[in-house]
Amino acid sequence: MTTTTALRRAAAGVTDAVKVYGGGDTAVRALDGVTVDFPAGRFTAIMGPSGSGKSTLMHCAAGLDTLTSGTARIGDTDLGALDDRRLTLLRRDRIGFVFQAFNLVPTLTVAENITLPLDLAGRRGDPAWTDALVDVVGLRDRLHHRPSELSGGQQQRVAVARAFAGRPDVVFADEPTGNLDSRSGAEVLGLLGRAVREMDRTVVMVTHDPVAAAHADEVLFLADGRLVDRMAAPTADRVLDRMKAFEVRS
Ligand SMILES: Nc1ncnc2c1ncn2[C@@H]1O[C@H](COP(=O)(O)OP(=O)(O)OP(=O)(O)O)[C@@H](O)[C@H]1O
Repeated sequence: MTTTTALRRAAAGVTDAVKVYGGGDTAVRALDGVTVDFPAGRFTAIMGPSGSGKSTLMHCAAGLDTLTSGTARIGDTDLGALDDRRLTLLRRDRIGFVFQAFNLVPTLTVAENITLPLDLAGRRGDPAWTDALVDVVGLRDRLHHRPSELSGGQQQRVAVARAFAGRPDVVFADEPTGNLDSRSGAEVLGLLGRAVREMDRTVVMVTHDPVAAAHADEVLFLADGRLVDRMAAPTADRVLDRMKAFEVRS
């Protein structure tokens, strides 16, 4: 599995990534020289103790925040070389996002929420693809409902369909199951996994939850802003054991 991963094109990645918040005595080195590729067609989870830099890594890799030094790439595009406008367009056209809060537009229907990124971009998209997504996330009979008429799990499934609607290079998910009960969470994680394995998508997910991380192909472990370990074919038990080792150390 390591060999196939190594041969895969990187959908995104960072090299020598350093992120310092603030300055002087209060400066925080949230990323301290991280180099990592997120292979295309793979599901990667990022784990680590609280404050280890997971969200910072995701935000910098996704162009939501800028590195202090080092480079962040989506495909072959160096994010540091883009002005604000191009960065906004890149985020819109080449990246999908799923957040802990579902972030749906309450006045729009499920169908309209799913195609919103395409509509904002003035793209028609691929109707067959969007149609297939609706079935994958199991929302065919809810297309004309508003988010307030859906359960949390259903709302997050809409957010997942929206994230993949434009066939982005990579979908970044930040604690996507944080607001869900374990059953709805498992459904959403199952969908992310299916999108990767059956639809050749790429997912990078930040999570605290070993059960969630076990849905990934590989787990990266951060500590103190550094990449300290990685685990292929993870199971929840192995991830939990690895996380316990951090607690013992600190
Ligand atoms: N905007 C900011 N200003 C100052 N410090 C920040 C800022 N954002 C994050 N930090 C600091 O950077 C470090 C890494 O934060 P980050 O949120 O990336 O960690 P995390 O691993 O995602 O944490 P958690 O699991 O608690 O969400 C922490 O020490 C945090 O306090």
